[in-house]
Amino acid sequence: MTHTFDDTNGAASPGPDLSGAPTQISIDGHVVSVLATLAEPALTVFGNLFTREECEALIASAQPRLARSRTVDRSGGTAVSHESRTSDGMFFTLGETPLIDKLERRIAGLLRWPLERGEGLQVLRYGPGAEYQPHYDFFDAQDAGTATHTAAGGQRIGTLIIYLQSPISGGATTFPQIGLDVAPIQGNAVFFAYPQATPASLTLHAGAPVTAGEKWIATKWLRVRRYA
Ligand SMILES: O=C(O)CCC(=O)C(=O)O
Ligand SMILES: [Fe+2]
Repeated sequence: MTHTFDDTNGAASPGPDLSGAPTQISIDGHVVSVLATLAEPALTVFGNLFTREECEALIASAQPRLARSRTVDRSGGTAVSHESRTSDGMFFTLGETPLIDKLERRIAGLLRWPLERGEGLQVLRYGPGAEYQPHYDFFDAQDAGTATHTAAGGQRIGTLIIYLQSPISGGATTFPQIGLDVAPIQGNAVFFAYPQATPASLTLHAGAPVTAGEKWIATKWLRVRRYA
């Protein structure tokens, strides 16, 4: 698959090729299931995006680097701790290890979006009671910090959340505007796009509180332009 690395904000938006309603999509020999799709917002639930071994290896390499997650401070653009987000997390750099590189190439192929237009993979752990309250992933044009956050790469345009470990209960990714709950099952993933960075994108979402066990996810945020 070839990608163009132009620096323009074209009409194109990331997403899987769903033409022909495939039940499976093969990326470099790895077979991903298509479990559910939605048109508005453009949303897909995948099965087996990462294998169990890949999930476990990611968790093991992220674990020593976890710190309390922060949210973007709306006024200054700095990252701050906030009670709305009670996970622990860390970022890998793009292509940091051969495994990360392989997974990023798989994601780029699946979502047809150059990996240079993605942020580094973020890994989050939610223990019992931890959650991520409803939010949009794009930066709000009204916020003073947005210029800083979009200086490299422009706006966020899509989010891929991969479940690395299933909690025992709770921890769904919920979409309150559309009444959808995605179960956090290891190896599965949910992707959604928001070509317009407004609430009309219907992409408000949350990580519901984990009620038992630990939920681990990896998040890949896609940008309009080259980010790295
Ligand atoms: O934990 C979840 O299911 C949601 C995570 C999320 O919203 C994010 O990483 O942006
Ligand atoms: Fe989010």
